[in-house]
Amino acid sequence: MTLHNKDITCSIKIMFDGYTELWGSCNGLVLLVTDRVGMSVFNPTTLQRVYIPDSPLALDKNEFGTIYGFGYDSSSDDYKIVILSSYKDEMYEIVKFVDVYSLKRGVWNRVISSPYGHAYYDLLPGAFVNNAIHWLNASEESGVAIAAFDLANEVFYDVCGPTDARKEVFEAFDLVVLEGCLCMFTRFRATNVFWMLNEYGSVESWTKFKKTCEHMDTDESEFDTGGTFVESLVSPFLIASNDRINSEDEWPVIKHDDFTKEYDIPVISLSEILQKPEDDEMYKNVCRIMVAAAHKWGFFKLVDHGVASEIVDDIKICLNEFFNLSMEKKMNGSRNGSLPLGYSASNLDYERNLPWAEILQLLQSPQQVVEFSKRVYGDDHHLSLSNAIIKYMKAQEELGRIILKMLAHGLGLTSDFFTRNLTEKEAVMIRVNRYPPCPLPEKCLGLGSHSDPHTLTILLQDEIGGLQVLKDDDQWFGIRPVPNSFIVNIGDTLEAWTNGRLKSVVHRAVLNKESHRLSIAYFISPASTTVIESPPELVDSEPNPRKYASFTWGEFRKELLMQKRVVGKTALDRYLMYR
Ligand SMILES: O=C(O)CCC(=O)C(=O)O
Ligand SMILES: [Fe+2]
Repeated sequence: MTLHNKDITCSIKIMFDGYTELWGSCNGLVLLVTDRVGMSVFNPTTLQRVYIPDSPLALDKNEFGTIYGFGYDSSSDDYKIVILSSYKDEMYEIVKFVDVYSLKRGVWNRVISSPYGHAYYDLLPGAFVNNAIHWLNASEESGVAIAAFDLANEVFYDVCGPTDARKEVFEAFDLVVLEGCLCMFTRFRATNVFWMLNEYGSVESWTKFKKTCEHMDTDESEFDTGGTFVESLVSPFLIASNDRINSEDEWPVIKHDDFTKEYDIPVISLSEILQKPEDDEMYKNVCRIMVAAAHKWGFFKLVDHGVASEIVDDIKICLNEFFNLSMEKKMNGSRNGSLPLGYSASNLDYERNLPWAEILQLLQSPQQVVEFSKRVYGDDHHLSLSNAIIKYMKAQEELGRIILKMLAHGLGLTSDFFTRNLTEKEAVMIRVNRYPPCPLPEKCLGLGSHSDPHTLTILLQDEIGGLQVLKDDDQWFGIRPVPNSFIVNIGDTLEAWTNGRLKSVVHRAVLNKESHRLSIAYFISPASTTVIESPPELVDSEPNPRKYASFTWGEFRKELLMQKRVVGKTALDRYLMYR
């Protein structure tokens, strides 16, 4: 079967119903999932297609970490679809379950859940060989590289990986089938690295080989979505190369360093008011200006903010040092049982999945910061990074309180209206985004269009530029970097809390070809039990009726954690009372 044949290519294209993804292949059949008609098994040779009813049990692939697998069970002469659903609960623990569809019987069944830490960052379809579907196991503790699901007995079992590759398996590899053998594959620049299990069941038969591919170097042809999709029908791992391109309506028209002359967000200086009492006229005036900026733009730049430049310089230096470490060292700081957040990246070469960024997330917990830093640098050398982060978070916490008090004051509320709820340190977190240079910045995004769900964000961006904000829901504009400033933006929770007086505005991070860009977002949230309900001062029956039903920050966060990617400001819309 050649899928490069023009006629077949055409027919296949005609058969696609909207955005189509390939989620498994076996015996020349492919499992397709399209946004319009859902799941189907497709025979590219005969162009026949069988539609599969949605599982009543599995979680939606667009919102959750859901992995698919497709295979043939020779013992019952039946094709089966396996869906691994998962979500993170409030404690960031992964909850998962497994559902199996029998094409012969036309039914979905839930089976015993998987004991493995599946590589959810990857979300590649399982690899079918030897009557079983295989996925990479991402939990380092077990030492088992591959989780296999036996289609006959519908149970999981271990497949040991190559002993000498064990350290690299996590995150760096994809699992594919090559010449009928299970194969771990990764690409480092133009070199493809393969580990092939020549004899199923024999650990010794893992064999490593490399292949350098001219055409796979990072040139633009690799990003051409037209052809690669059809190619991906025969080589499942190629489909991932399309994932890093955002859909066309998201492509950034404005470059990272394009800043309009006409407008930018307001700049607010705290120089005159940091030591002033609340009844001082100057203080009151700046509070009003801040509320007006947060109302109109949802964003402002803060200068003369009182945070020592050494603290800011120090964290930038330490974080850049961290991101410049080898991937192996950085991965020592990735999520595990005692570190619920930590470092994550798409893969070794940053080439596979969106977002086009390396991300470090840490809660405002000195113990966790130290744990992370020790795992990366060891017990004796962790102090410069951990101290820099702890000091920065402390300074941001103080600044956050100042801003939230000013906003409360400017809104006519008691000045501790928001800050009295900041009692849970671990509700607050830092997210460091390091965007590598991207060969195709006009089609990819560092961070897609989103609003911040928290109460308030204090963002530090370096001098490169790339933060863009959506004005009046339809016009993007770039935020010009200003030395020694922070960008402050209102989160969804604060918009609801203030009955829409302060706006949470959609923004995104665009990429560039030349430079790495660093941004550090400090997200402030109240205790999880805090009820987000606008106070009577901000609600009138006319003209400002209550806009949002009340919710707790804990509830809102839980919903967010269950969604894979929230585009725009959809999360808050759920609580809108009048649409
Ligand atoms: O990198 C940026 O400028 C934006 C970061 C951001 O919006 C976020 O982390 O939520
Ligand atoms: Fe953001």
